[in-house]
Amino acid sequence: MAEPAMQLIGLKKQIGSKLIVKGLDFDIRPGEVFGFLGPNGAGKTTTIRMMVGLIRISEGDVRIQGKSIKSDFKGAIGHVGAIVENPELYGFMSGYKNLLVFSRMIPGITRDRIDEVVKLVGLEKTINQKVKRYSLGMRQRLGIAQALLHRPSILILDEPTNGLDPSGIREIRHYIRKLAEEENVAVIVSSHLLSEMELMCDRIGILKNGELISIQEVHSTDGDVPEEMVKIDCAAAQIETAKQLLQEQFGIAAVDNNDQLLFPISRDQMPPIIKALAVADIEMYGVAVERKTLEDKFLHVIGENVIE
Ligand SMILES: Nc1ncnc2c1ncn2[C@@H]1O[C@H](COP(=O)(O)OP(=O)(O)OP(=O)(O)O)[C@@H](O)[C@H]1O
Repeated sequence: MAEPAMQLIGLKKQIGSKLIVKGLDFDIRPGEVFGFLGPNGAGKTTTIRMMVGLIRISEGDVRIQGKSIKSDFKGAIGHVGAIVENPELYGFMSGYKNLLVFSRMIPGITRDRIDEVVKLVGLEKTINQKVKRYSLGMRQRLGIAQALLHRPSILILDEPTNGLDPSGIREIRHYIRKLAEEENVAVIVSSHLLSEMELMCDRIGILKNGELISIQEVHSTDGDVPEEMVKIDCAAAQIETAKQLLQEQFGIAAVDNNDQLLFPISRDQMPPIIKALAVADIEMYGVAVERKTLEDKFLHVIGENVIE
């Protein structure tokens, strides 16, 4: 197996008396798009800031291509390109001039490399326009081009689609996938939008209260038995009673998602459950057994709706 692009080892962040990131241990693989998903305040940005050395690590380490960000900062950070806050861009200059100015700060960047990154983010046609005339999506892509100039093997983008319209989101997604697939760049993105992560990522790490509670492969090809999910529409007033019945009689921990009970059970286990709910006078408006979506899986892992 190839060396991980990045390793988080017992990574913790304490601010004052508050432990904000509570010990993260996982690897990022080369060439994958890894999504950090979690509700507001889960610790995504704090973790990302530690990954790029913007804030001090309280305990643990981040290794980038095997190099510790703590003991070999220069060696480690040289492999990383990142946009953590808004990309630094000059509106009065063209996109090209912005890249040129930025490239002068990095030894060994040629004009050929600038042309390459422009192509990588699909800005060939607009690179000579002034940045103040760029859409937000174009600015974001120019920021990515800038972050790629020194050929990093890891690109870190905090909420890359924040504020973009649907077509801007689609474009960023396209270029992020392209970078991972064609350039073997590991891309780490954060978001609180599951639907978007599902389309963009290979794996998603769910963060809640500073802890990694699960890592999910988005398009897992293993397991030929489809995982099924039962959805029962119930009268709102009876949801709690129904949940209790499922727990007591069948040992099922159902999740309440807007008056819909969700639980992972296969079709053939359903008849006694429906019968028990009917006998208990639970009013059911619909019962469906569906293949689990990623959203269903997350609802179960995280125990609350992560979508806003
Ligand atoms: N400098 C700080 N001082 C005190 N608390 C902080 C500081 N920075 C972050 N926090 C707290 O740490 C927690 C995690 O914040 P963080 O910004 O990492 O979350 P997030 O998952 O990125 O959320 P969001 O989606 O809102 O950006 C929050 O409760 C936040 O209030």
